[in-house]
Amino acid sequence: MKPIKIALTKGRTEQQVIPLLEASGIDCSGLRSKGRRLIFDDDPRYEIILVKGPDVLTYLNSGSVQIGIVGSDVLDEQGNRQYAMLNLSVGKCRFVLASTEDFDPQQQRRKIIATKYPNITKRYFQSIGEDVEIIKIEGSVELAPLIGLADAIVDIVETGNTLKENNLHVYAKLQPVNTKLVVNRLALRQSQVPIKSLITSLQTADRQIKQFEMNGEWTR
Ligand SMILES: Nc1ncnc2c1ncn2[C@@H]1O[C@H](COP(=O)(O)OP(=O)(O)OP(=O)(O)O)[C@@H](O)[C@H]1O
Ligand SMILES: O=P(O)(O)OC[C@H]1O[C@H](OP(=O)(O)OP(=O)(O)O)[C@H](O)[C@@H]1O
Repeated sequence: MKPIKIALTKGRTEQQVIPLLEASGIDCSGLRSKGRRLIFDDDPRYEIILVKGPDVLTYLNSGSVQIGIVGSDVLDEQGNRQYAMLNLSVGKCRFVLASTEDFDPQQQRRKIIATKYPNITKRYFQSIGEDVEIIKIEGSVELAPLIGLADAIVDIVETGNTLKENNLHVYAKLQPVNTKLVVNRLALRQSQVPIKSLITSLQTADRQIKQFEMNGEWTR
């Protein structure tokens, strides 16, 4: 049988998902010592490719991979056309509106908001009936209100350390973020048994890891 192809978001998601894949019985030895390699087939049932988050859906939509593992931030930003089959308990964080202490959320002047996520930002401000100017930047978003590029930012917060260390404050909490497993619809029809079996074992591993984090012990 041909291996199931999985596009895994490299970076944080990859690091958080490897223990889950391993707990599901998938050999990740190559991923653990990957160097500059991008394709991993240590487990003959799967071919795992490492891609940037926004590219996961490009591979998935084209049918070149059957499964994607990606943050809900990326799916929400791009407009998810796939079924999100499984919510994983990793990659948990939240979108917030943040700025400096002197920011006035009621200011009369049209606000300038910097973000890596213009669509999510646009939808948020539309939902509260406010028209803002959005500037898309690629990273170190916290700099924007400090350097005078924007009045505020919409960005992801996990521990809050980045905001704290840059003297920024949260003015509104937006939607939560977590890692999701998404499946190409056609692939699900064509390879239902192996895909469902992968989902079931990942779901079990995810529950066990969550339980372990909550109780400090494994439940089997
Ligand atoms: N601070 C964070 N804590 C937890 N999860 C995060 C955090 N920042 C991002 N994420 C999640 O991890 C995914 C990958 O983030 P990562 O920072 O590795 O890549 P990125 O945002 O594309 O940055 P880069 O351009 O540096 O690769 C994001 O899509 C999001 O779902
Ligand atoms: O609340 P914290 O735990 O501090 O995490 C939040 C930070 O993590 C992400 O940035 P990332 O590390 O991906 O860097 P980037 O600026 O290149 O996007 C996010 O954009 C915040 O800057």
